[in-house]
Order: sequence, then C-alpha cells, then structure tokens
Amino acid sequence: MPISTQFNTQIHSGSELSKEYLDNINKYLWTLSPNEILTWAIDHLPNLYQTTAFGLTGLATLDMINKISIEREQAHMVPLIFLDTLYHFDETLELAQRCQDTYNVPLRVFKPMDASTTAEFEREHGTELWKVDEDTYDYLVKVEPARRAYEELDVKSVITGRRRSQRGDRENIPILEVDDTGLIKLNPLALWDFQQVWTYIRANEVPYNALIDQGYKSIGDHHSTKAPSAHGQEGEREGRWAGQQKSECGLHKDYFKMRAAFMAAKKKRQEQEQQRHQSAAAMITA
Ligand SMILES: Nc1ncnc2c1ncn2[C@@H]1O[C@H](COP(=O)(O)OS(=O)(=O)O)[C@@H](OP(=O)(O)O)[C@H]1O
Repeated sequence: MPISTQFNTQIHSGSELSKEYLDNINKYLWTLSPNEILTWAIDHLPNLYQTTAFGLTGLATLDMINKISIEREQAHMVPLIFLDTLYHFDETLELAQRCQDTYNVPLRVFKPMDASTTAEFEREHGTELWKVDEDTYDYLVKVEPARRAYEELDVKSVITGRRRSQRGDRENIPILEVDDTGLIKLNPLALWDFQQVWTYIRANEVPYNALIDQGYKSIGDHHSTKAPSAHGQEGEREGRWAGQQKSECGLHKDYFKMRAAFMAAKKKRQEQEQQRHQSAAAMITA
C-alpha cells in the first residue's frame, strides 16, 4: 500500500499530534480500507495494543491483524488487553481462550485492583454495586484496570472495537483520536455497520461468542446485558443497560473526570461512615 508521504513518519506519542494533524490524517484514513488502516497503524503507531471484550468488531479486527502478521511472516503483531470485570458470561471467557488458541496472540488480562474473584469483589463492595453506584462500579472494573494496564505495559496506542453505527456517544467517532491522558486510540472499523462486520466474521470463519447464535448482538457483563426477545435485538446495543439512560461503561469517557467522580464518591462514603460512627458513639455515651 503506498502511504501518502505526509503520513509516512513514525509517531512517538499522542501529545505530538495536533488537532490539525488529527483532522488531516482522519481525512486520509477515511479513504483506506480497515486492512490498510491497520497496516498503517502497525507501522506508525507507538506501543500498540488491541483492547477487546471479544465483541464482533474486535474479533474481525483480530483476524485482520492476524492476516497481516501471516503475510509478513511474523508472530501476531498486536497483543491483546482484556479487562476481566469478574461478571463476564462464561461464553465470553471461553471465547477469550479460543481466540488465544486460534491466533496464538499474547493476551494480558487485568482484573479489579482489590479482587481476583467475584466473591472477593462482593465481600469488599456488596453484591450489586452496579445498581447502588454505577460510576464507582465502572471505575473499579473497567476504568482503573485499563489505566493500570496502560501504565504497566507502557501502552501508547490502543485499537478499539467502537463503530459509528453503534450510535449513542459513538455516532461521530473519528478513526484516530487522542484521549485526555494522551493515549492514542484507533477505531479501524469506525465506518463499518453491523452487517459488514458479521459478513466478515462468517466469510473468514472467525471464532465468535456462542451467545450471538442466541440472538445477542452486543455482550458485556451478564447483569447488564439483556437476553434478546423472541424477535432478537433490533438495535445493535439495545440489550446493554436496557431501560437505562446509560450506554457506555466509562472506558471511553474522560479518564480524569471519571477518576475525580470516583474520588468524590469515595470521600462522601467515608464522611457518611464517620458520621454514623460518631452518632453511634454519642448514643452509647448518652
Ligand atoms: N472488558 C473489556 N476489555 C477490553 N476492552 C474492552 C472491554 N469492554 C469494552 N472494551 C473495548 O470497547 C469496545 C466497545 O465495547 P462495547 O461495545 O462492549 O461497549 S463498552 O465499552 O462495554 O461500553 C470493545 O470492542 P470489542 O473489541 O469489539 O469488544 C473494546 O475495544
């Protein structure tokens, strides 16, 4: 693929990419196929990883990267990061293993900081934290583990499975962006719709989640992913946080805002706890 000379230089960090550069490169990447976008990214982006929950978009991307690696006679060129929230369906965990076996791809798994099992997490935070305080839940199971992964692995760029046709906050996502921490994010299939992804998966015999055959289209934590009705799921992400305003898990929101909200909620909980202790102590001494 002949790369426009304007974009044929190695990128070292997100902070060097101006808004003007991002506007221009997005116009350029827009003209390329996902395969060409990934090839460009592999050759030009620093410390590149793929972050995936093994959704259909991520799986198609994984397969494309695998084909590029085979063509270059190299081992799989982009390692995976999976954030294990401890509430994934068994089918998702099984798929993670199947992908590792099929593609021989390095997989790094990150769990919440203070728990490696659901029982441990629930001992610390109660049995339904996602209902009681969803922002704290998102921070603990996705936002903080992701940040820890990026720091530990010195990740400078990540590939995500977000697409415009998933609507909501994703309606206008660019192919290349830089987040508030300076992390470069590549959304190589941003312009594809569900049908294009599904056609690719079938045509290339890509492994996929067994729940898809039961009508699910987007799969997250089991407690917030609704089973499809008899007619299946119309909107691609309608089964996620169904009936709630929410449509994102926090992973793709501003990190510093999410952290500030988490710290504020923690401080409030500590103050309430302290007040309860003081009232209890006052009652005993009265
Ligand atoms: N648990 C976990 N681990 C690693 N990466 C993850 C995770 N959850 C979301 N993602 C990344 O976000 C992409 C979109 O995911 P979803 O559509 O499921 O939405 S959400 O992020 O959960 O709100 C998703 O795309 P896929 O690769 O298609 O799964 C990933 O790039």
